[in-house]
Amino acid sequence: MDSKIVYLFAVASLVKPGLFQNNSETLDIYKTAVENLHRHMRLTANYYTDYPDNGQETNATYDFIVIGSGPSGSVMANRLSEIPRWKVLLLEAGDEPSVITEIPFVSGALQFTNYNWGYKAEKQEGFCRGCSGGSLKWPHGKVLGGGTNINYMIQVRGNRIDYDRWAAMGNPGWSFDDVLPYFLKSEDAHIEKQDEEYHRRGGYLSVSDVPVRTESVRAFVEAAQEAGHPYVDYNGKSQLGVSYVQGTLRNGRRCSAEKAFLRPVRSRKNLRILTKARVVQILINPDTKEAYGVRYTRNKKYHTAIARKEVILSAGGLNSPQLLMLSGVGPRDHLEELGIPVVKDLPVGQKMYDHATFSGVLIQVNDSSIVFNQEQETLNPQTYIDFLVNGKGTFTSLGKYTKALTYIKTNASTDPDPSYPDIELIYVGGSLNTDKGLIYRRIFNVPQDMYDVIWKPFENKGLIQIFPMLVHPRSYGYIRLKSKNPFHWPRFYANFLSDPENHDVKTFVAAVREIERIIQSPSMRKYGAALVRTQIPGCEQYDFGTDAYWECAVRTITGTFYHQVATCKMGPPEDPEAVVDPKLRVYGVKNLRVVDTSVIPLPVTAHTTEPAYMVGEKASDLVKEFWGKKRPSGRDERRPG
Ligand SMILES: Cc1cc2nc3c(=O)[nH]c(=O)nc-3n(C[C@H](O)[C@H](O)[C@H](O)COP(=O)(O)OP(=O)(O)OC[C@H]3O[C@@H](n4cnc5c(N)ncnc54)[C@H](O)[C@@H]3O)c2cc1C
Repeated sequence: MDSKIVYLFAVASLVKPGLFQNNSETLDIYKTAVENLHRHMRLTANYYTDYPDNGQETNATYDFIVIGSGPSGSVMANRLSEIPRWKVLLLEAGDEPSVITEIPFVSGALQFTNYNWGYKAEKQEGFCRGCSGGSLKWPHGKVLGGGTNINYMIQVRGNRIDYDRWAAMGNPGWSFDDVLPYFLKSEDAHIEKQDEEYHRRGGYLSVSDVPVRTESVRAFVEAAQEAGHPYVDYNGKSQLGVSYVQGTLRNGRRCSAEKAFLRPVRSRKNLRILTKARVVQILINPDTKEAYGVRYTRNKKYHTAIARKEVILSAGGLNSPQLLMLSGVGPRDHLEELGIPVVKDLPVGQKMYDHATFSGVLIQVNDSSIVFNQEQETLNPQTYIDFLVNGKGTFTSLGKYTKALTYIKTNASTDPDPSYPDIELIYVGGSLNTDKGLIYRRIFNVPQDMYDVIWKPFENKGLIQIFPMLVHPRSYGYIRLKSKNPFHWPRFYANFLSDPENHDVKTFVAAVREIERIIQSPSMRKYGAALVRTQIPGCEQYDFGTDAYWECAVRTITGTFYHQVATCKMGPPEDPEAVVDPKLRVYGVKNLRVVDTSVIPLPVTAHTTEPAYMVGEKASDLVKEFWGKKRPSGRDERRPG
């Protein structure tokens, strides 16, 4: 039975035929268990998705067409259809989510399903030198709810300074004080230690503490405080410090954008939601430069839908720039080179930030019982009862491990503001070897031979990982179309660790030093916590622990947390990098807005889902204002149940 238990959940595919891409005979023994789990969840749930396949009519007319149902697009579809006279169409390329997506524990396995576009970044020098195939995987949600149905549900808003800087860049209305009401508008918070004035109850999106904590996570949270990092509500007054993670969970299950914002309103007469509907072009009149509809494929046929008022592009940080370029909005040279008629020359996809990480900080402890034990937990019937009946226990843990976040300002930071972190430390109560290298090794693209050297010797021993996430990278990449065929993947150039001052690498090294310091605190020292000193293959020429060693290590097993932003950057007219104005309207094209993470102008001190919800909430008010339908503030539909 061993570690292949991980696949128990990956066989979610069996619930929807063809979902899982890498089916394998070894999965069969888990089939019955999963089916039972699925059946039970159906029985105990109030409702499940089942969006009617209500066909499509060519040339049907709507007031608004929303492309993409991620957190931003789902909010847009919901809020715009609050106006009964507005007809809204939401088009989503992916399928409905299976109920299996509700189990937080299986998040990682969902990357191996058709709910993931399956992108990879281009191979480049300077990072990921030791990754399988030499490149990064860039999973991206392709399912109703977008990324929120495959992500790890870590809920972070970001730092006040992030948003104040957006405003200072010439984006009025986007300072922290301006956007806080929109964070609050969505929220239904159930957090034990929270700064009250920064949270509320009653919104569509449930946020809660994770109802399971391992002893090792508790030890780490104590140790961080002993090392001088105060316990904080990182979504509250101050972000610098340590905290148990807050997750987008409802009763211990995933609360996706689909569950929060679409399911409760899917029967509105003026809202039509079509899944498996892939937009291939935004229709823009080349003379008037007005967007007037979209062309999409569904059931192997092409269709057209017309928008009387606006097209809202919410296809996410990678697909929104792709669609704009396919529709003639992008860098002139690039479009001409591909034979795409240029509607508007704009720097689409020219800048792309992401949050890099590094999977090489391993900590050994002398008591394996404090570390998450996958086999023991997943073979224990109580684990299933806890989850199914009580919404508690192991299966509620985000992406399998219980986590804590610590925001630190390392001594590599040159930022003048003392309260602005440059690193987030993600503490996971296990390691890439917790599942014997089956899922998370593949997610972080670590080759088997490297796994065998670094992780395998510690299987069934106490091993913990801390992932440092570089929150304000100086390096940035870009996106190019491969061709004008909408079904070809774009080319993604991540350019990680490429800034001329090598500041990004120096920040990672400083983060490792801080981790070393924290684990020396009494609460971790009592478990003999110490860095694993096995040299990472490819870095043997450096003495372990030197700056040069860590630089090599970071460049060898580089990873990412999939937070691509700025590909359709928001900025004032004088900003040469701007694609949309501060009201998210595409420059030079009428009736077209971009509303998703791609408009975020600078990387945030956050994971990007919560900012995406906020962007959707704010944008829907901007649209209502523009069309004279702004609702009085504070009026909000509560989610049912
Ligand atoms: C594996 C993974 C883990 C993550 N973990 C976290 C986390 O723990 N916490 C966090 O805050 N963030 C996390 N993120 C990031 C987060 O999920 C994204 O930033 C967020 O979902 C982006 O929201 P969005 O609205 O911009 O678009 P997306 O969520 O990307 O949604 C865009 C939608 O548009 C659809 N679409 C794209 N092209 C077309 C087209 N041509 N026609 C029709 N539909 C189209 C897509 O299928 C998708 O459903 C994670 C992301 C991934 C991939």
